[in-house]
Amino acid sequence: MVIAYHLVVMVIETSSLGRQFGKFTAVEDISISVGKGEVFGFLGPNGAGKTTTVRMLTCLISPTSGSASVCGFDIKDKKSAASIRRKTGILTESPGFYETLTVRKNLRFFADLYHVDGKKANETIEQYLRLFGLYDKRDQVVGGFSKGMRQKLALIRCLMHEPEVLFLDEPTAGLDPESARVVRDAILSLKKEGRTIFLCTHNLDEAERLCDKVAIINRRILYAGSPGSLKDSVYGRKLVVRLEAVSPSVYKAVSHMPVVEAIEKKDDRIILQVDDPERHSPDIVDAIIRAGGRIRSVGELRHSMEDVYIKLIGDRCEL
Ligand SMILES: Nc1ncnc2c1ncn2[C@@H]1O[C@H](COP(=O)(O)OP(=O)(O)OP(=O)(O)O)[C@@H](O)[C@H]1O
Repeated sequence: MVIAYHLVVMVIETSSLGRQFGKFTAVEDISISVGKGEVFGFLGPNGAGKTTTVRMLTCLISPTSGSASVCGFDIKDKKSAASIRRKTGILTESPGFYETLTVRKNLRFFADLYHVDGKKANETIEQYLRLFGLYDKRDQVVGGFSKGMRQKLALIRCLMHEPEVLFLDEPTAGLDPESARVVRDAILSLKKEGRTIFLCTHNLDEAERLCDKVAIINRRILYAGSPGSLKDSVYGRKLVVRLEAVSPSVYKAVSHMPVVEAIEKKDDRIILQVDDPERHSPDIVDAIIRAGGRIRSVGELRHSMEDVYIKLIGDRCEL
């Protein structure tokens, strides 16, 4: 017998990471792990501690508690900082450019800062200008660029030294839908190249579309896991059965079933909480028919990421 093991190499690992500013605790007890090639969504309201966490992971500030490693380097070890910077690229919220220089000259300037060899720099610049749809603008000065074009340029800038890990802070904020899509597609292309992406975002739809895993933070981690299991863990899974009419006998028949954890009646629908809808729905349908119910449709109740996020953040604020 051949047993196949799928080993995921962890690129970012943190254990009870925290940061105080004086007496103020910005983040505490952050324990997460991000595998190679994953897109990891870091979600949280304003002031939740996302940027503080990214700044610790990129060695811009040191933690006041806990530990973390990036690409195998300990962020607290002063000798690691240069290696971590070489292996990571960071897109900040307000990247600056030389307004009177062309796209190519700006990018060459940043490539030089990373000591990227001239020929390699030109190849990388061309590759990413094409990927982001900016190749035709390569000899234009940045001064006249729109916000969307600047954001794409900023992403290219942090790719100049071909980092293994990218920390992206709100990469699509303020972009029109078309530009946001180009940036999102580019993020997926970078993932396909095997790069690991740590994505801070407020855009829940974006997180759901792009991320393999998400963590919701509000000073502490409120949830970490896949976007799909996040919804299940907050709301449980729910089956919606629409009938011609919900009679007392149908209601009674399903409410007595051991697999039904909770039941709710809304007009011509019954909403049932069950741990495994795929497995239990045939028995539930049988029970309804035996009780004389006439079914119009059966489906699973879907919550949006936004519902889940608001509920999680709201519940924790009330504590
Ligand atoms: N250097 C600092 N000194 C004091 N407090 C700070 C410092 N940096 C951040 N903070 C505080 O730490 C908390 C977390 O800030 P942080 O910037 O990490 O949040 P964020 O989740 O990135 O927010 P946003 O989504 O608005 O960018 C905030 O209350 C902020 O005011």
